[in-house]
Amino acid sequence: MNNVIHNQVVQLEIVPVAGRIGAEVRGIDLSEDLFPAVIQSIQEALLKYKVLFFRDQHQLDDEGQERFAKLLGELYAHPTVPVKDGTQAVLELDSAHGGRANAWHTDVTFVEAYPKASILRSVVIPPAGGDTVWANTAAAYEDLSPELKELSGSLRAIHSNAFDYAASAQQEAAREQTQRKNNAFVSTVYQTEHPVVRVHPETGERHLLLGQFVRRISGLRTADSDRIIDILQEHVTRLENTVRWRWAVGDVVVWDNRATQHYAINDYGDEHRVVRRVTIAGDIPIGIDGRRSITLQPKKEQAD
Ligand SMILES: O=C(O)CCC(=O)C(=O)O
Ligand SMILES: [Fe+2]
Repeated sequence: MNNVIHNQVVQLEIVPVAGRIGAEVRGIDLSEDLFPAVIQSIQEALLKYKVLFFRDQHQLDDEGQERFAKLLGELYAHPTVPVKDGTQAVLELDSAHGGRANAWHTDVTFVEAYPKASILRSVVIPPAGGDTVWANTAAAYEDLSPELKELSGSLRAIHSNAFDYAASAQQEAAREQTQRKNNAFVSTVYQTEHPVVRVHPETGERHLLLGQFVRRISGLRTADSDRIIDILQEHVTRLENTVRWRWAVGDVVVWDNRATQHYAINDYGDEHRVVRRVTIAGDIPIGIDGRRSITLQPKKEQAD
């Protein structure tokens, strides 16, 4: 009677990829109508492993990716970068147009309720290189000494999409492309204050919430702020806390954006690489002290 559901559930094979983060999910076609029990298994695995890898999802197109994403939550279109034509919420990252996310970050942390999950699909992958690395930000927090746990738990940080791209060490051509892309990226400037330690709303785990969009620690002078960010961020990116994925075309990766940072390795020169991302709406972070994140910019009355 319940054979089909039963089969879908038992065929889900979950194989850890690294010791502290990441698992490959086998025996599933994400373009199919997935039963609620299967979605639930995926969600549970996502909370446990924080990044899930699915190989050979060649049947999935943009629409299929959005359909699968909606099974995990509400679609969240990027606040400033236009969506890919003909889609509701697909963000395309094309290496030929500056789409190289080679800085450690959590997606869209410059807004208050940043996405809870991201779903990335590979479309063009270079013959070598272009791997992506994810880091477990709960393991990073747990590795801290009691003193650093206490300090980080008391701090808040300002995140923004406004960024001095001219200061980044890029070659001229790449810089021009990046500049064009970033004019769109900062068309509205966002600034949000988040706790440096976020309590995960589903697991209760504590996570360091930092990454590329952090501008400074609230209340500290720049030099002190920079050093403290460096110390904490170094714990996030320790190799022990990471998993690295060698992409093949048709791979789909889902990550818990409340529990991870990621970095797309830019080691493939002029080879072409295209990936497409859909993000799922998240909620407002809460710190250990119960304080929520707050939007500093745009001001509420300007927001509409
Ligand atoms: O290109 C990648 O592998 C990751 C890009 C990225 O940062 C993202 O999709 O959020
Ligand atoms: Fe990203």
